[in-house]
Formats: sequence, structure tokens, C-alpha cells
Amino acid sequence: MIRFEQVSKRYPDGTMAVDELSFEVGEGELVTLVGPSGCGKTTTMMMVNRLIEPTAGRILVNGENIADVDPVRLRRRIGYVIQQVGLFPHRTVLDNTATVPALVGWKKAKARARAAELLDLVGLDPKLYGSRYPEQLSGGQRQRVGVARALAADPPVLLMDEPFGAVDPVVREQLQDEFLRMQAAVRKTVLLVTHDIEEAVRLGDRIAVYGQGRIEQFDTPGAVLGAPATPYVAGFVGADRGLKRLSVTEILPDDLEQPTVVRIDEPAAHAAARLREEDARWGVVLDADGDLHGWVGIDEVALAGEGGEVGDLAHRMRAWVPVGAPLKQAFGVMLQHDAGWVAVLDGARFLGVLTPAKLHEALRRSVDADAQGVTRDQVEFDSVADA
Ligand SMILES: Nc1ncnc2c1ncn2[C@@H]1O[C@H](COP(=O)(O)OP(=O)(O)OP(=O)(O)O)[C@@H](O)[C@H]1O
Repeated sequence: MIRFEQVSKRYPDGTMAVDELSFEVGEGELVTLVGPSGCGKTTTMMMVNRLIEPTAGRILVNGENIADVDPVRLRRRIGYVIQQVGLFPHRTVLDNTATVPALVGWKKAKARARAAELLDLVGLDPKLYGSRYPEQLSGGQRQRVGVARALAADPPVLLMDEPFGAVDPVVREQLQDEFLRMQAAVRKTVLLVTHDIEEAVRLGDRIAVYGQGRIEQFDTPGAVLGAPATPYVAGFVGADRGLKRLSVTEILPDDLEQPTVVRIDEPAAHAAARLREEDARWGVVLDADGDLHGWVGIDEVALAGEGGEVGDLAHRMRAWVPVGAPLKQAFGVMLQHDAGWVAVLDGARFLGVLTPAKLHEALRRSVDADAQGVTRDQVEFDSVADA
């Protein structure tokens, strides 16, 4: 969808900002460009919408050499989100969002209807926020309007330059999550610039790690973290790449432990006997469909006496995550609830629990998988135990 062929940019003062760059971003793919300040990320991005012209090589968008496309026409097909958002202060949020459709000649009502739809998509209620002015929004909300505006004319390509840079870390994570959800629905071809490796890893289908003016490694987040191509990349991703990997490693059903399960309508005495038999201090309480109801401790069922039922004694399970969530989320939930494990659910259905030991094992397996160039379920279990 976006293809760089030996593209260079030398500024008039002689600075070689980008040096013979070749890479490709597939349709619907999100590629993050990451690297230290001044390495040429923004220059790369701005050549795609011809805000900067390359001095050598060519760039194709959808098979077309963009040097042959009128820049104004080109930019209508390419959404652009920048850190300073650049909203018009004297226009409402709705009109700001409708800017591009209005520019390309949509009728006002249609442009506004589209704008309302997009505000909704980025998590802003158009009824509540549409009539506000930018200064009446928080930084994070302004950033969302910036994203909505970039999407308004439904461009197939989106360029984002440090889009979440101006907000605090908590809001940033929220915006990243929302953006990923949105991207899963709209599947734009996205080039996103960031200097934050954590963000690059979290958002990118693939990451281009920049050195001075060139790409040092172009690969999936797992591969960049697991097998840095050069010492430079290793240094850039940092010594704590195991930690970073937590945010890109998904929980799989195979990672889970199966604790003792008791049924919601099971007599308490019966459940107590079984927990004792299996030497378990607690059991997971499920209903007849296998959906999670909660958990119960052995002492509680043991003391319940005749006629007591598990369902009456169960506690709500607060520590749970959906299957497929990153290990980091499971770890966060464990800490938040001061729990020794988290339940993993598929919808409401209980799949098993993730314990710290299992979490560590999943992490090890993901490192080994990358080192061996195989998927995680192909890694021999022994290599995990030996590690
Ligand atoms: N108009 C210009 N004239 C001369 N040199 C420039 C110009 N714009 C950028 N540069 C230089 O080109 C190099 C790459 O800049 P660029 O803005 O692309 O880097 P970046 O990776 O996006 O950095 P940052 O993360 O700080 O924005 C830098 O050395 C910069 O000083």
C-alpha cells in the first residue's frame, strides 16, 4: 500500500535525514517508526503526503508514484494526525471534525452527520462534546478529535506523528487502547511515528527501528524484542525487554492452570471433601454452562454445615482477564487485587487461571519461540523448564 524505494532526503544544508530507505507497509497494516530524536522519522512520514519532497528514490501509494499525483488530491486520501493536533480554536468540535469532508465538497448536513459518527467512534459523545470548543476539552479529548478529523474523509492511509505524545501516561494508554480497538474495526494503512519503544511495540503490527537516517530492523514487535538484529537495536529496546514483552505476549489457553472446580449448586460438604482430597485451599465456582460464578475457600465450605450450597458462599471474582489479553494486563490485575492468580475467561466461560509461575513460563516460551523462529505452541516444554 505504501512502498518506499531507495528513498533519500538531503536537506539543502547537506543534512542527510533519510538515506536510501526501502520498505513496504501492507494494506490495513500498522507500522510504527521508532528511534531517537533526529533520526529521520518525521522526514520519512512527511514525504508520504508530500509535505517534504525526497531528493532521490520514489514512493508509491496504492501502486501510484506519488510524485505524479497532485499534492492536494494526494492529501485528501491520506489522513494526518500530529501531536499539536492543530484544531481550529473558533470552530466547534463537530465542525473541526467535519473540516475535510466540507473541504472536498460534502453537503454540510452529510459532513456533520459523518463527523458525529466519528466522534462516537473515538469515544466522544457528539451530543455532549460536538458543540464545545477545543479549549473546553482535555488534552486527551483534543487528541481524539484530531484522530476523528483525520478519519473524516475515510482516507485509506493514515499518518500519525507522535499522536499520543502530549498526554500523561495513563491517558496515553487509554488512547492507545481505544485507537487499537478502532483500528481493528476500520483497518487503515497506518504509519505511526513515536520515540517511545513501548508505544511502538504496543501498537505496531511491525516496527521499523531507526538508526541515523536508516532502518536498522523492520520486523514484528516480538522479533524486535526477542532477537534484536544489531547491538544498536538491542541497546534501543533496552535491558528490560522482557518487561516490554509482557505487553505483546497474549495469554493462550495453553498457558493456563486448571484449579479445582466446584459447581454452584453443589452441596458445601461435598465441595469441602473434594477440595480436601485435591489438597486445594480454594475452588473456582462455575455454573452449569461452565461460566464463572466466583470462588470459594475450603474453610467456608467446610464450616457451612448441612444443607449449605456452594453458590450461597461464593465470592465474586474480581481478578480476571479475557483470553488473548496481554500478560501485562494479567500481571496488572494480579497486583491491583493483590491476588495470587487471575481467572481467564472467553466471554463468560471459564478457561483456567494464570498464576505467576504460569505467567513466567508463557513469557519464557515466547522468548524461545522468537529465538527459534517458531510459534509459541511449538516450543518444547522442556526448554521452558530448563531455562
Ligand atoms: N528543514 C530542515 N533543514 C535541515 N535539516 C533538517 C530539516 N528538517 C529536519 N532536519 C534534520 O534532519 C534530521 C531528521 O529530522 P526528523 O525531524 O526527520 O527526525 P525525527 O526522527 O522525526 O526527530 P524527532 O523525533 O526529534 O522529531 C535531523 O538531523 C534534523 O535536524
